[in-house]
Amino acid sequence: MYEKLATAAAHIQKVKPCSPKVGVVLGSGLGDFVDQIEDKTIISYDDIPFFHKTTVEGHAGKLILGKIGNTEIAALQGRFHSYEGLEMDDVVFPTRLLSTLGVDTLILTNAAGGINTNYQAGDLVVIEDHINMTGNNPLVGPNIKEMGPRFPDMSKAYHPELREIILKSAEKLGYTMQTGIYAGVLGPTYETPAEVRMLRTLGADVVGMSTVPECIAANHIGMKVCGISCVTNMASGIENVELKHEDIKDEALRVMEKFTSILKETVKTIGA
Ligand SMILES: O=P(O)(O)O[C@@H]1C[C@H](O)[C@@H](CO)O1
Ligand code: HPA
Repeated sequence: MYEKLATAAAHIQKVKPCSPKVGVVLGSGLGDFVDQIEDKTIISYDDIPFFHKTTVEGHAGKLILGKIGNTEIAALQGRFHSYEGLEMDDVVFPTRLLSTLGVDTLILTNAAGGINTNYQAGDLVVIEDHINMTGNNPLVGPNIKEMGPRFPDMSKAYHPELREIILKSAEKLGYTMQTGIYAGVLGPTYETPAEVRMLRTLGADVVGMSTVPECIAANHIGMKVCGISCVTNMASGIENVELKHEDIKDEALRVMEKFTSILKETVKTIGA
């Protein structure tokens, strides 16, 4: 793993010498954020050693290096999910690569279903914590101690100061955000109404099929992590509608202006 990461990072440094401090993972339909990045270098996942192809619509499969204000950033326009049939090591390889490139602060974003009935489609949620419902963990297997500890602490998996920065950025721009708990499931089926009721009972506010593995791998390797969920739909059974990925992508596009402004302000503040 270590050697693979070094090879992939060396390839990227050859294409574009860089030292990004902030990394962003853009979820389903949220990729247009990259339009905000200046001095862009775009590297297709096809050209990065050990990366897979993205197979999910709305995940372009590009690494974008550049700047937001004075902050050097690396943005992953698209991610890998376990349900695509990938091993956990492959799902979190891009996260670990960002760390290898020098990223110390990771912003995870995703499309998610709203479980909390005070939420509505179009809301943006600062992730306070997560519940891992995937039945898996990217750290299963021999621990590479140069990468991180065997038993990482997850008591502040989503960094409290970063959460504050996101909320303050939104406030400064006149937007309100929710704060909530993300339940990460395996997918690819959307949940049944009974599963959504169970997740609510467990304390989840939103549900999605990503983010949890990346958050775990990033905490393990010592990155500070924060996350934003875009409520693209109310979760199964709450409204009498069939869930479709196309509609989820469309809803993500509808909140793009708000999402983009908050994320841009957040990145600038982190880098200041
Ligand atoms: O990568 P994210 O978590 O944003 O994508 C969500 C979860 C599934 O991949 C897909 C379902 O519509 O969107
Ligand atoms: N469930 C799981 N993942 C999702 C959802 C959902 O309702 N919406 C977007 N990603």
